[in-house]
Amino acid sequence: MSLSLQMLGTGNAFAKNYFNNNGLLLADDYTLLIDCGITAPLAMHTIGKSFRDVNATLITHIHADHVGGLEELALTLKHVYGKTMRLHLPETLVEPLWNNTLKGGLYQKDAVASLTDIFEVKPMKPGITYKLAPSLTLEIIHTPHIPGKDSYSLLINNEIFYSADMTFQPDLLIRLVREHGIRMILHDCQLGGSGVVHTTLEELMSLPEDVRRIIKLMHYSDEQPQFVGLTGEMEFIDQHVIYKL
Ligand SMILES: Nc1ccn([C@@H]2O[C@@H]3COP(=O)(O)O[C@H]3[C@H]2O)c(=O)n1
Ligand SMILES: [Zn+2]
Ligand SMILES: [Zn+2]
Repeated sequence: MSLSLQMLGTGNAFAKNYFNNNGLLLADDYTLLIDCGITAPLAMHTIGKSFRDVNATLITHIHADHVGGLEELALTLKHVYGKTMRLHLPETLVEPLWNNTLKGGLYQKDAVASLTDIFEVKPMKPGITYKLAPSLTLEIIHTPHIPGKDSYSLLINNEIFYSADMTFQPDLLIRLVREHGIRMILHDCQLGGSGVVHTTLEELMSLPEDVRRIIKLMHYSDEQPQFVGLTGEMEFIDQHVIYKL
């Protein structure tokens, strides 16, 4: 079994030197796109891949750096390739993703009136393990981000935690490592300021050493080069590099 991750981008919502924090999870010959932000179509083009190469897409929450590329993805697949993308997403996001984000661009009278008319929708509930492919299972965990906006982190194969955008949750992280045996944490990382809607580097640095040791940092600002070497045991992941997980 082979599991790898290639981030399309590792930048935060306002980064200009990095694409949006979206990733390709490669489980043997199966490819899952984790989030599809505004920059995802260009990032895919940059690494020489097409949305046709993706078996399914998963959405963590509704911010443009995570869903802004879905209109282009859906329209390209439908009108250029005659295909439909399988879309895994928390059930609470199905209605707002259509009504608040995608309807404006994708609605077509008598043809496309809901998310299910343009995607193969697979709603998910927290606490249930979903088998997406022979060597890939996924569970969603509701994690805090913006008040009133649902956001969900991921448990991959019951051994890797992939954070959505989230505020600092030390108890969850410590429990995942010490009780659940998680062996890797991919975490969003705000390099400066206070962690109002994201987790800051300073907060992650305050975690115990056994937790820090397995953390990889993503979703960072353009200031990232100034912080290389200043993150303790935690390493930044770079966009487009394929990491064996
Ligand atoms: N209350 C909020 C809401 C949003 N934001 C910024 O907007 C960005 C949206 O994408 P993100 O990646 O979640 O990061 C958010 C904050 O930078 C913020 O800083 N404070
Ligand atoms: Zn984001
Ligand atoms: Zn967000």
